[in-house]
Amino acid sequence: MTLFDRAAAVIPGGVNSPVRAFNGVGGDPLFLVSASGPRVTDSAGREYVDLVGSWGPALLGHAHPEVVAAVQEAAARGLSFGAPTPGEIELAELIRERVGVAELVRLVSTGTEATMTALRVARGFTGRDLIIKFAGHYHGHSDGLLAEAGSGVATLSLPGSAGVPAAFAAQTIVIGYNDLDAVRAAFAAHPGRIAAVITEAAAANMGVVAPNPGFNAAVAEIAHAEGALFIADEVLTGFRVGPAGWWGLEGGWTPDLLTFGKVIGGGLPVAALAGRADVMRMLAPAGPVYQAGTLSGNPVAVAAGAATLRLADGGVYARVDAAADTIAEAVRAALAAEGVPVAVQRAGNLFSFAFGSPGECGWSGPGPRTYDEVKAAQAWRYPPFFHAMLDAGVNLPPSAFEAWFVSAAHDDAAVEQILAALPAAARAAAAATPG
Ligand SMILES: Cc1ncc(COP(=O)(O)O)c(C=O)c1O
Ligand SMILES: N[C@H](C=O)CCC(=O)O
Repeated sequence: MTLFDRAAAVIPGGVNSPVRAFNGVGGDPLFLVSASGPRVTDSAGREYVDLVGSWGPALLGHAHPEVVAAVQEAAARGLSFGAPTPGEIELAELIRERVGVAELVRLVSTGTEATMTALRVARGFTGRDLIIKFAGHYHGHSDGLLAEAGSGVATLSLPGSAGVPAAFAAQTIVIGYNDLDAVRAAFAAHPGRIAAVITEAAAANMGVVAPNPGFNAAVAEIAHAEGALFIADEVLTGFRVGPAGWWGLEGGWTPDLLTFGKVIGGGLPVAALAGRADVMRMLAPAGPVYQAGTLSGNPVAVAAGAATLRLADGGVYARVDAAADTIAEAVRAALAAEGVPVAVQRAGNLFSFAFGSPGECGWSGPGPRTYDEVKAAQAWRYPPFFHAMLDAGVNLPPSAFEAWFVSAAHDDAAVEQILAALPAAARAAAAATPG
């Protein structure tokens, strides 16, 4: 009996989060037993260069010794107190130091909780019910945010999720990404009823699709003019694409609320809701919007997050950016050498690949700019590409809808191994046929 058979007998679908299954590429998922630096090791003892990075948290690479030491020290002092701790203040201060608009910070355990709470706060603050989200964006799995969501929902080709009451879904207006006219039209159609617009600061759950220049600023301006809040979901981009996330990298817009996760937990479960002090003071016990968590601000988890942020200096971002540039360009060149049309989708050091060309796929830019355009890509070329890379010891995200995550630990040896695997993978992509 394989580990996957054993898992499937006791865990629905054999995984504890759908994106881990290989539904988008075929085959059985790897079962990992350890990870260090840029590499992971599976249950058969085989080592892979890793470009999943725990889906984002592993900015420094896996099991950075100083992060592990911080976790061990914190664990030795106690695993959980259910009371305020100095460590959670430190993490909140580190977040605010880097992202000035994060005037107040509430720590939670998952990105899902952060975005779910952001919507509740926005509704409490504005006294309105409706929310705008963009098709293809993923904000976790709370009821109101699963419609036309990216990530695993996109990989499984689901329009949303069963189990969401129609009345809840009706509170979410889903519109096309990078479409300002659609934002204006939604506000015009529902005057005085929209509490907030939530957007991935740069979309990275339908593959990577950066916002058009000025898009975030214009959405924030429209929302504010209409008395609504602008919520920037930086769970994935925050502290990854730069020291102050996409907000710091792009500049020119002011969110009322931001959500963070992934990197701020350094591999342990920490996420956060942050933003304007007057809006954040809606949260209980300061205000009337209830939110709570037995393990919120867990002392071991915040120690991992604070250690990670302290270590994430300019040198770290320079290394991640350089490795991302090298790998993205090498993939493009390898595919071009085999005559495979591809668009390299970038948002800072995040990247993914959309197979096809504007002519073949009807893209409005050099690559897809909306979820509909993403879905028009030649995604059928990804599974053989993925498996050829895996065979050569490179662990890619098992879905064309996910970003590739590089770390500061991706040294020359790791990058060389990726580059060496590319020619065969490009040949496999070239030989692929639809269906
Ligand atoms: C942009 C974004 N928001 C929210 C989430 C939800 O975070 P979590 O998986 O920690 O619930 C994710 C990833 O899962 C994400 O990428
Ligand atoms: N794309 C997701 C988040 O960014 C991947 C994490 C998950 O849902 O397991």
